[in-house]
Amino acid sequence: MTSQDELLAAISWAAQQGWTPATGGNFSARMPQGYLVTASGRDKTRIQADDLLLCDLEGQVLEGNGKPSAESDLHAALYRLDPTIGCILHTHTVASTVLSRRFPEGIKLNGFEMQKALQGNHTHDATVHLPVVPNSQDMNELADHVRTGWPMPWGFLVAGHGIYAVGETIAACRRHLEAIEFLLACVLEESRWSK
Ligand SMILES: CSC[C@@H](O)[C@@H](O)C(=O)COP(=O)(O)O
Ligand SMILES: [Zn+2]
Repeated sequence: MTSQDELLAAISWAAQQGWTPATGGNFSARMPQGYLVTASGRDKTRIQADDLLLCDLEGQVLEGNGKPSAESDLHAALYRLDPTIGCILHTHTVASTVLSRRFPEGIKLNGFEMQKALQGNHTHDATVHLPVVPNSQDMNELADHVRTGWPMPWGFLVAGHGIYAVGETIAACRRHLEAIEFLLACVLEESRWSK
């Protein structure tokens, strides 16, 4: 499978989970020339090859039609920041939106077996910190927030916005995204216990 096909499959999968409401979310994979990224405003449940644009690492479009994602410059900044990142998957989910507003200082996870799906974790018996950065419509400002907290090997949440999962490969990034979403759903569910 080509990287383009693997990225399209990852986008369709995320959309099928209901994680890209109202055209929310953007997705990219590193390529030899830069990165392949979703065009802005596309319905991710109907994503096709011509919804992807090839950009260089400065975010300039090399190939494709339409406007790159409004957050394409954040993807570019991440690929420049960390050469080990091969894929970035960004979704808008209820759990990530709500919990990143509730815990702007970050979310602590402890005791979940699923923590082991996050690169570098080998036990449930450890505390994992999921960073939250403040939201901004200015991608330079958002990238500055991210640089301040780096390294964040599985990604981060943007407050009131969603998840940015990263990974060395598209498969690792998918695993990180699914694990983060699962863990956040657990934290949200547990928050009902004390009511
Ligand atoms: C539909 S609101 C979401 C957008 O503001 C943005 O955060 C987003 O994720 C999608 O923007 P896009 O330009 O389509 O990549
Ligand atoms: Zn978004």
